[in-house]
Amino acid sequence: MELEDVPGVGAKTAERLRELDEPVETLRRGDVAAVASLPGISTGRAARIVRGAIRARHDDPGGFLATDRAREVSDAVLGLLQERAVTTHAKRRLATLYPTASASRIAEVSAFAERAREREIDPAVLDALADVSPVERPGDVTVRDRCLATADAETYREAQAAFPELSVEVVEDARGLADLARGYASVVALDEAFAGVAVEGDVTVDPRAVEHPEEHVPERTLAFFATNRASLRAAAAVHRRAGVEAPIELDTLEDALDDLAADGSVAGDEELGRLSTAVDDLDAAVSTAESVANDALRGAIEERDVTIEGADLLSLVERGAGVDSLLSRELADEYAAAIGAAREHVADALALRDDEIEIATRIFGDEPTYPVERREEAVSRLREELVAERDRRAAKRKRDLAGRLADLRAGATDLVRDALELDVELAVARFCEEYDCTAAERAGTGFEIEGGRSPLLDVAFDEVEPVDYGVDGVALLSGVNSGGKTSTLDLVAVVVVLAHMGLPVPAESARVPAVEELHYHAKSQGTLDAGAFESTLRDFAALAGGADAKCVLVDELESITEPGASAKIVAGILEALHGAGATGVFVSHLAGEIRGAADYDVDVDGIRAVGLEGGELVVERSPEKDLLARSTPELIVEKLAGESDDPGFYEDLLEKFGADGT
Ligand SMILES: Nc1ncnc2c1ncn2[C@@H]1O[C@H](COP(=O)(O)OP(=O)(O)OP(=O)(O)O)[C@@H](O)[C@H]1O
Repeated sequence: MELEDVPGVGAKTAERLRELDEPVETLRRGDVAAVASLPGISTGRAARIVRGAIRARHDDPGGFLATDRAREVSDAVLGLLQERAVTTHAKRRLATLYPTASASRIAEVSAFAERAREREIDPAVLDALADVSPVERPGDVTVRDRCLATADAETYREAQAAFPELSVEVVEDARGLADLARGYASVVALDEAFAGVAVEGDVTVDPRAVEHPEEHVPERTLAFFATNRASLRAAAAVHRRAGVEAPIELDTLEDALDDLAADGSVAGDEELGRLSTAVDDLDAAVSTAESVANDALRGAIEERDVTIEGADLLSLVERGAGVDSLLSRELADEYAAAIGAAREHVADALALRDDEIEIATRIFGDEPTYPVERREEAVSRLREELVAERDRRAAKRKRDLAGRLADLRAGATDLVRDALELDVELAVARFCEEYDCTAAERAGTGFEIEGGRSPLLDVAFDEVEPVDYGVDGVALLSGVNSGGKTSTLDLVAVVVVLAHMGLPVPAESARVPAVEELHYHAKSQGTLDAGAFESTLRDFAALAGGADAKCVLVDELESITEPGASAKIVAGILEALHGAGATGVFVSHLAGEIRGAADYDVDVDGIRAVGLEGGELVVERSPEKDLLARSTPELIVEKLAGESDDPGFYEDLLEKFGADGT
């Protein structure tokens, strides 16, 4: 399939889609989230594009939902499915389910739904899913202490493309390489010609570096895992909890993730932690050590009476010598103790190793001075040593960890994808369980629903009374006000929509016709003006004339114009649909008149009121075949006739109801 073959995808959108790693595969998978991640493509548009791709794959012309109300019902059903998904990704994926006439698409979704229904619904899995989100690309990584070097222009271009994280330098010869090695902690030479060239510094030669860039940029692998750490952990938890097979060894992944900090550095390495802290705390530790020594020395001097011989005093004054010599003579021991304490402080505070202590010792000299001062060059030397050791260790640990993680990358992506897919399946499983669904049969004309319960009703689902209803061809449905006629149409629409999505339906059993279009006309809000009336008539003319198999549900069409005219118009529409072999239900309060005006024997079904209880109608929700149900006014007149001491007036009225059959 070419991207441009997808309905709604023009050259510009196709170009956008090509920014995805595998655009065609992404569309095939129905990955709305991936499509929506592209700049300028909204979630709604992404869902339409993916649906378009599905349609292209199934050669499906679309257009199943032929009216606003049909679309509303479909959206409402989808909303109920989406409510049961935990992740945004799954909600978006569910938006690719749509009713269709394509048998192959319906079969595809049915197979998926069957698998989904086998999933066990475990709240702990749903909890774990909350932290799973699609794998993201890490932000741009820049590595400054490493560079690549080549003398060749072509290699230079290749390396720039393969290593966006590193700078690539052009060098003429070994001298150029040596210059680079002074400026960077490590240099990778890309030309065979540099093999064997002796250059000081961390220089390696790897002419095949572009073939395995991750080895030279472990940061790339680490950034991927650091960015997706939370989601990967959650996806692993989902797999564990759900007991589903994972595409990678979960322990291995989790152990490796334990060693990775959120910023992509290596975590949990004590030695690296020690070195990093030592570098950070070096200045502070040396300052404190100075204070330690000076405080000790000041104390010692203050406590001491110094006797000085005249000759010495003269020598001091004449030579302008400092008191240092006096210090060394009089307080040599105290000085040694103070310096010892300072050195010990540095070693302890920074947790230095023996070889580092050796360098640290030189920070404070043995020659007595007061006040005691650090030797800056010794401090710098120690800092360089610690920084070099820290960087060496970090680089090695990074390489090791990246090596462990690199092999897990493809599996990790699949792990997250599988967890998200499980969310889609669990949403379908929950929908089916919570609405007691069964697979519907699509065959014949007319429909047969047993124990159907509409999830769109305004009452709690467990209070919905199951409805049995079936029609052959096109029937009229009569019934008292608020008897449940509209709700019955909704139920039929829900069942037809779900069955054509390929999903189970909320009924004990159901057969619906395989149709190409669902036309559901909601009750109009009152008499239409001439223009609107004309266009409604045109719609029905087109509907009655088309050759496609249809399901037509119409709620009280009579209210569009005067009752007398309405009955004739509806009768005419019924005749045309009957002739076209359509399946349909027309709810009407004028069922008697319509039947009278039609030129064939129209089936009239009725929702029967079994009585009035405390002013409330008690109805039998399942329509009865071949019943012209009595209207609410008739029921009230009948009730009054029964209750009145002088029922004459009411009985006359009742006779009139009987006379015109309504
Ligand atoms: N199967 C059912 N189970 C429980 N309650 C129902 C059922 N069907 C309908 N109802 C309740 O009855 C109310 C009225 O239903 P509905 O609007 O379908 O009646 P109607 O016959 O179309 O009314 P009208 O003639 O006024 O258009 C619903 O809002 C709902 O509360």
